[in-house]
Amino acid sequence: MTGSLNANAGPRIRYKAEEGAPYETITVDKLTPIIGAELGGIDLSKPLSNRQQDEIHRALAENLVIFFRDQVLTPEQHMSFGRLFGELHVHPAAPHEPGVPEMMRIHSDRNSPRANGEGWHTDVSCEVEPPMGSILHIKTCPPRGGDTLFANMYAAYDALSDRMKAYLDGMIALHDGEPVYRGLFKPIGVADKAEYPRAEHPVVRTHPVTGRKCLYVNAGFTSRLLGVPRDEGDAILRYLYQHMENPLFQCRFRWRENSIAFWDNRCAQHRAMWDYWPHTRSGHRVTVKGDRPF
Ligand SMILES: O=C(O)CCC(=O)C(=O)O
Ligand SMILES: [Fe+2]
Repeated sequence: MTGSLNANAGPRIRYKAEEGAPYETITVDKLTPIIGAELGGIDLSKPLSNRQQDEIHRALAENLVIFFRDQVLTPEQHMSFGRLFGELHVHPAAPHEPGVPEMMRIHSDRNSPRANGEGWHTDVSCEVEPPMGSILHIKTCPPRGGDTLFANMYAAYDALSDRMKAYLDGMIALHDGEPVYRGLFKPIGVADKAEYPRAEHPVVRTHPVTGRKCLYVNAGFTSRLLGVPRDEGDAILRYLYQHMENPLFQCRFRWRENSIAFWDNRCAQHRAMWDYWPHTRSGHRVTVKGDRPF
């Protein structure tokens, strides 16, 4: 190895991939100082060296969401990439490719009543063990629009007052899939299930890899705070949602065809822009299982 990845070292890092292998160049271009980085020099359709895998893990931990351009992947290659990070998750409600439940479909066109993920959320936080991350591959892009916003929940937590941090310490929130998913995919022919997941999670969680604390409530799934009066909990949640929407915590990604975004669902929220009607935007998401938040 001739260099290592350093947050402040600038975008170009060169290292020897593995003993006996030729030198490879991976580039890491940060979108903002605190969230988002585009990785270059990696072809995800090929088997990745151990070194490349390490750099991807490190870049994800450091930047919360990483992006790849010009990736042409088969469903099998997309899923193999996901499996490098853990077992694959099957979405409890969303449509998937026929016979391949791990390949979730993301699609909006002129006939769509809505797009996926239009409000701020973390994916499926209503599950007891929400996904660690999601890998979205967009294959068809509108000429303009359809960006995705990502927000850093470590930064949102760090920016709270010490009094608010003390108040939230040990607080538990209910996350409920029922009001989100019931009827949501009916217009595109997906039948409702008898019930949807629901779980209780700490309002502030500790990231299992970085050990850092982050804010873990989201407007999509968090329905209330437990152990405090309803009106008080609702007011606190409203404050936290407003607080986390500060653009200082965010990056905004502009897609091109065959771009990939891989976000860490434990410490980042995201929101998709539905601003491109009547154009089409579509792709697939592979999601990696996660652990119970603590
Ligand atoms: O389409 C997007 O950019 C994101 C949609 C979404 O929320 C997701 O795939 O989890
Ligand atoms: Fe999402």
